[in-house]
Amino acid sequence: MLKTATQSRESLSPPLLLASLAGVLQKWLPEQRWFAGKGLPVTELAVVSMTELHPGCLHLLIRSRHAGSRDDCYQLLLGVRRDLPPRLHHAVVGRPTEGPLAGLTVYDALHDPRSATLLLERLRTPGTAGPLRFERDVQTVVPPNLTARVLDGEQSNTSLVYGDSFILKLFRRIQYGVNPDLEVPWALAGQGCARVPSPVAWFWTSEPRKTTLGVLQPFLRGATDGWTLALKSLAAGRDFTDESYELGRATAEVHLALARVFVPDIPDRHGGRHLAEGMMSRLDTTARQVPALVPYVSRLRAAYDAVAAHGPVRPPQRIHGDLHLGQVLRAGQRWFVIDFEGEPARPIAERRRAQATVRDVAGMLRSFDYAAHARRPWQPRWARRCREAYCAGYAAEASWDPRTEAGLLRAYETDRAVYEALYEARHRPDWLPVPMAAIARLAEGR
Ligand SMILES: Nc1ncnc2c1ncn2[C@@H]1O[C@H](COP(=O)(O)OP(=O)(O)O)[C@@H](O)[C@H]1O
Ligand SMILES: O=P(O)(O)O[C@H]1O[C@H](CO)[C@@H](O[C@H]2O[C@H](CO)[C@@H](O)[C@H](O)[C@H]2O)[C@H](O)[C@H]1O
Repeated sequence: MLKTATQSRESLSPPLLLASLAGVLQKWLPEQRWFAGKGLPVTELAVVSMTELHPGCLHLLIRSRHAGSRDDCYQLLLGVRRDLPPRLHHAVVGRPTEGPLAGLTVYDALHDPRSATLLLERLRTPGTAGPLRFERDVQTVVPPNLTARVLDGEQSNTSLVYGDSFILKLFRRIQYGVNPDLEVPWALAGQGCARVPSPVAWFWTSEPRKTTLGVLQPFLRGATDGWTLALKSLAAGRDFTDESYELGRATAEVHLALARVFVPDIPDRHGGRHLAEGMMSRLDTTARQVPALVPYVSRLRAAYDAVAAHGPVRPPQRIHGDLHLGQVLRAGQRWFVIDFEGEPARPIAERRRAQATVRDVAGMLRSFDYAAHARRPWQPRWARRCREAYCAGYAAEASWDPRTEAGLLRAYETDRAVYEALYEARHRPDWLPVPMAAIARLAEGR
């Protein structure tokens, strides 16, 4: 245990801890799915906060600097043991050779059922641990001792499922502030919006300022995400238009509820110009980081010129911000919308801003295109049919059709594809050809 290993808990100061951990984290962090600097070596590490959650289990916020001077903050729950049982071997972070942890094994404690259970206990019992604050919705009963498992699969964060009843998402790359993935579902729950699972407990840190770290919500048992369903439909040569239509309706329903909870902005006369400037600057910045974009930049800009000239028609409001097929779950015949975090690469303040609802629509349209390009042979016709059905479903619920804002929709689709190119370059370089196929199509004005 940490205490015995280091003689006294007081002796484990951040510099001493780093003396042990820097080497192992420099190797381990870049291998993680949620690490945002793929291909860039970690050049510097600093401890932002360190809390012993229970003996042998440290909660850490670590600032990591990559070559090229990107700074990111990551949340880690690290266990330290002398001997690790074989069932935890897959969770090894490393074996420090220096400092107070030399000779011990450091592992990702989220994979340790004991640490996961103790974390749930913290969430069940509001209170503090150092700078960490645990809170919950008093209306919901969370039973003790639920068996925990780490969710496997593609994720930007790490989620633990407790007894198939609750799911806890721990944000990995931390941006300071209140995370919209707590704020929005909580507000929607207050509105009685049944499309979104509502938070039952959450925790945050007060250091260096109030920042959401994790959210517990009901687990939709037996639900399948839209991405899996879409790929199945494609593999079986099956139509996906009924599901797409219903998904359009669900999206519109969430947008209408969001407009009731968060008062929409008054449209700004210069909104179109500001929007286009933002998109152009994102394109330029991204092209510097993803060289494959460079040949398309001048042609893509044409999509943004149209927005600058006409601007958004409808008042901007709070939206989902990163809507795609992986963010929707189908349980029975019903769609649910999850993960209101927004695009993780954007600053939190920007993600919480009112925006055009068309942006979410564009995200989902891109996702149908993604699914159709996930495997060879590509199936653009399948995507076109889903896209039409989705917009028709949206129009049926919202009483306006996103296709009537074709210029704005196209600009947002382009902006989304640019974002995706950056996301894939950073996190899943093998996937880069998928957004690049859309970039090539959009640059040709198709
Ligand atoms: N309430 C829920 N019920 C069932 N499964 C869920 C729930 N919330 C999330 N999931 C599962 O967890 C996965 C990741 O969740 P998500 O919030 O998108 O995390 P991330 O932001 O890390 O990608 C989803 O694709 C889904 O399979
Ligand atoms: O992890 P999040 O769900 O918050 O979102 C990020 O990761 C997504 C990939 O897991 C990424 O989505 C892209 O790939 C999806 C298929 O895996 C596809 O459905 C989306 O349309 C496409 O954008 C998303 O962009 C990123 O923010």
